[in-house]
Amino acid sequence: MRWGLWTLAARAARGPCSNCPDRALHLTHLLATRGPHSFTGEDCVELHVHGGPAVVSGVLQALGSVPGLRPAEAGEFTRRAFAHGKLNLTEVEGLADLIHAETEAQRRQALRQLDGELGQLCCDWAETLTKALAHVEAYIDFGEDDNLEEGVLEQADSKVRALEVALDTHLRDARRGQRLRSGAHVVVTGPPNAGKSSLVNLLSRKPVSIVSPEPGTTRDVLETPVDLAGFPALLSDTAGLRDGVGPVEQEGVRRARERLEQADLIVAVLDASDLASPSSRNFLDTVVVPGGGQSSGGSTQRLLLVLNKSDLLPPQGPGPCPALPPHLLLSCLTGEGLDGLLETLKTELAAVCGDPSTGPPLLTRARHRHHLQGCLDALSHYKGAEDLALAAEALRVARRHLAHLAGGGGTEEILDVIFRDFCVGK
Ligand SMILES: Nc1nc2c(ncn2[C@@H]2O[C@H](COP(=O)(O)OP(=O)(O)OP(=O)(O)O)[C@@H](O)[C@H]2O)c(=O)[nH]1
Ligand SMILES: [Mg+2]
Repeated sequence: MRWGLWTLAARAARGPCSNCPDRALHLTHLLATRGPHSFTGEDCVELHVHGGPAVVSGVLQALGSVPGLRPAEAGEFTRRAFAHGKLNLTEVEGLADLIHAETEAQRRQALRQLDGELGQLCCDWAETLTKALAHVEAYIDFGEDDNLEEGVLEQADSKVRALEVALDTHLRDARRGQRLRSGAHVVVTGPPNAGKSSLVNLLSRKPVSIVSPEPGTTRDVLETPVDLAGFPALLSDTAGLRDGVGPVEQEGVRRARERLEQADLIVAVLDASDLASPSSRNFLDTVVVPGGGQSSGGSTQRLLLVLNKSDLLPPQGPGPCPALPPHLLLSCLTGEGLDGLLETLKTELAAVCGDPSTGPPLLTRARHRHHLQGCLDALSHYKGAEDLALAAEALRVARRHLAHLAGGGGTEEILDVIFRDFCVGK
């Protein structure tokens, strides 16, 4: 196979051949790397063919006589790199995230994971556990021996305690990393006709929702994925909140409230020229003032108050309005205030998703949380173990959980799920 590849390389380098009348090989560039310094660790030849399916099939036909040659499968190069120990599982996940990154923040986070930061951290933790386990096993084997260093078990205990604190801190990250990977839920709400749909269309730069002067235009929840100031978000437009309307709009209001519960960030929109109306007052009292606190699910929500239609205000501003929380002025009509809004959204979303440029590596997948939690649980068994053999076994279980994040440790099923996301080749 290796010689087959080099023959292929030579042939591709030579250019057109009789089997390839359309001179497709002129469109082929060759990249050859010797193992173990290649991406996969093996001798590699990559052919980069410029052209559509017809050109590619012409090239494949021309090279078809090379024994063992076939097109790479989706994720094959990465799978081979994994098999040769060039990448561990968290790095493979980072590569998959990089391929799918749609925003700058996702790209930076994926690069950090691909650089192996999370894997290295777990490696360090696993090493701590190996030392603690060595202490416990030494005590089991030589506990009676006078030569055994004093306080071995206390040393193991203090290592475990320090590790528990570190794991707990990571697990209390409010799932920022997972939000950064899959997008923060940003829900636009407000009384009818405040300009919610206008704002959603402005932020998503496409006509997602119908805009009309008639209050109660939006009924269903309309969601669209957007890049908001460099962060991934799932932006939801919702029905204007009001009581006492027909059954269809009431269902819309019910859905809007349900969606609000799931929001990571609520963007509350009011008509700046209509702050004294009952619907604005009611919205301020029931959503804005109690908001920015807890959703019923117990997670912390953030709230941003936007006073839209600033173009309708007199030059001196919205006028006296008691208990108006911090807010931004915006005009969806003229675009005035949009830059300030995007800047504030960036700060808010960095708080919701975590800033990928700073701080410790984020946990971007449920799998990461599962193993860190499993490790933490095993450490609590260590502390509660009635005898030393059980304590040592608990440490081994804890270490196995970390190995799933630090090294190979991945099962075929996990790999299959990840590789399904890969494009052909890489
Ligand atoms: N003058 C002015 N009009 C605006 C602005 N933003 C929206 N409008 C108008 O306000 C009306 C309502 O806008 P929508 O975006 O449909 O409001 P909404 O909050 O989605 O309304 P519902 O879906 O009915 O709850 C439309 O006629 C818009 O053109 C603005 O900044 N200035
Ligand atoms: Mg609307």
